[in-house]
Amino acid sequence: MPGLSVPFTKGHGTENDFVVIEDPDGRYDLSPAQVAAICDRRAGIGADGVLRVVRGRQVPAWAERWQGDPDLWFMDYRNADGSVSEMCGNGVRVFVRYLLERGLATGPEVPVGTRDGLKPTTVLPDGRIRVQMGPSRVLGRDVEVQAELHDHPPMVWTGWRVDVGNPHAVSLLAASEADRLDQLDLGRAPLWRPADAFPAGVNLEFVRVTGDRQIAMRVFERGSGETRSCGTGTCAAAAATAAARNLAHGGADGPVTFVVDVPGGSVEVELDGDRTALTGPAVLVAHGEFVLPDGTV
Ligand SMILES: N[C@@H](CCC[C@H](N)C(=O)O)C(=O)O
Repeated sequence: MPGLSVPFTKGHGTENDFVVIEDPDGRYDLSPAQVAAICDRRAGIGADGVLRVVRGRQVPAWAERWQGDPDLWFMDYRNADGSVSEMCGNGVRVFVRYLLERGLATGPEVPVGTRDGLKPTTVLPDGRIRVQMGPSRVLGRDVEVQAELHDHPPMVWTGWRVDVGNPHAVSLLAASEADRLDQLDLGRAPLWRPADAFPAGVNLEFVRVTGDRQIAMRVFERGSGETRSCGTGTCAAAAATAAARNLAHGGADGPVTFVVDVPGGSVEVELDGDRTALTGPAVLVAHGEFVLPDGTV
């Protein structure tokens, strides 16, 4: 239906930015091309991704799950190129902020359905939102990541594979290469080996240790390119850093919390055995209407 006007909201979490589209009844089955057109920073609204706000009962894969809670909202997340991902940590916080500001949910506890399962969230007294992300599974340190640098030859790191519902490869920079984080040219996609390590693609994080429980991270996201933050990426980065240091967490060891600084701000990641909690800001910055590109339902 060309020419359809669709209300939207623009928001971000540590400058990982999203176009939010409220679609309770599942009217907008956005094609990849439409999502890419919306996210285009010159010809569209511009964003790292789209968050479609749809009732859980409208999502076939959630037919079983919404029954206990007919008000459950599902986050249909898409990357800027229109591809689908299982999970978006910054997106969930923006999604919750949207639900609250529109009166579609009441806090402080707001559960959100995602392709990676139900994510409990809590709005904290200081306004930040804490998301129970589930496990950050460190799968091994067995891939190579090659990235371009400005004014330097490319570098290769051995990467940690981490599953946060979506796939990540984390490169931990040695203290002697700390400067390289700023020198990375993430305008060009990093490469990984073996080529079949991530059949569905991967998000690539580069991490410098800046304190006992503090790290700095840059990211090249699957489907979106370099972004100024990636919530699941910060969880992966914290989990890989803890694994590299043999830092036990969970059970009698208690939780370990990292501050993760990204170009767009800072978040906190708490690792506690199989649980990962991501805490950070989420803001809405604009409301408007766009004309849905051709090819809509
Ligand atoms: N920015 C997100 C992650 C979005 C999905 C990712 N690009 C993927 O394809 O898995 C975050 O905040 O987690």
